[in-house]
Amino acid sequence: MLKEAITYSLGEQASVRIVQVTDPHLFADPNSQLLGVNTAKSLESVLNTIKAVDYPADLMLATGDISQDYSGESYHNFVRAVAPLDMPCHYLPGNHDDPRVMNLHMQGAKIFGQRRILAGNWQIIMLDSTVRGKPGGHMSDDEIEIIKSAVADRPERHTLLVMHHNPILVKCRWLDQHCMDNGSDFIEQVAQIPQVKGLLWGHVHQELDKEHQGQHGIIHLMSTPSTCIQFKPLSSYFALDALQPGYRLLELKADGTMMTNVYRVPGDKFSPDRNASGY
Ligand SMILES: Nc1ncnc2c1ncn2[C@@H]1O[C@@H]2COP(=O)(O)O[C@H]2[C@H]1O
Ligand SMILES: [Fe+2]
Repeated sequence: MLKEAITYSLGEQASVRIVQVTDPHLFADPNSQLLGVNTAKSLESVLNTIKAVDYPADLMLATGDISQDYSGESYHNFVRAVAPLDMPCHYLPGNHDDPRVMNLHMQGAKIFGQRRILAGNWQIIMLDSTVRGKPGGHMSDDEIEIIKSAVADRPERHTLLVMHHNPILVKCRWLDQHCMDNGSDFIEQVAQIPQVKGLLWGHVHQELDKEHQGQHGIIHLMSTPSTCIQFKPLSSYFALDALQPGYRLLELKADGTMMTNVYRVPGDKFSPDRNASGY
């Protein structure tokens, strides 16, 4: 049950610095657009912004919907796009990814699909919340087992759980029908594990930062803007936001606390089709 882990020897007192990018929705053809946004260009802008701020990140997390067309070439495009950052990149699947195609084509010296990352005083667990053929998600018993056995293996480490689907509702009715369908159950279960300090996901194409009072302390609940189109918060019906593509930086501290912020590309270069009614 326990899968191999990738280990970063940063020292027990070191912070773990992470860049999260999510939902790039790339195509085989780099000229393709999703609702008026060239997704290859918007990912490139996000990565250029990350490069420019020179954050001393130890690793990158790519939290699903890497592809929009299920093509092998879309994954090659992602691997090529992140290569200039020269940073290890760990990925997990979203509802728009075909895990078989993804694992076959997400290949590179610094590209990793392993489920466990050991870094500093932390363990990061990459979960699969996808349900074959459905936009919505579910956290299966197998995934919960992976969490439990990984924590039992390294009980001294603080733990960050990473996934694609949102375990809490974002109050966009059209989007909440595609949430993790057992999200509140999942949060209740992981809140019983004292090591778990944060849950991080993508899928909702908008920022969210909340705190859940667990029985062992605060658990940070975090979602992150897509590197392409943004969904309008609190909208009952499908609606896009004019906010620019973004990403998240996290600093996981040795004492189990964390600092995190969402950033966006500067300017107003990316304007999606505001009349779009879905995709
Ligand atoms: N108008 C819509 N109503 C409901 N769901 C939609 C609509 N448009 C797109 N979707 C789905 O909702 C998903 C939310 O984000 P995804 O990028 O996973 O992909 C989206 C589509 O699968
Ligand atoms: Fe998604």
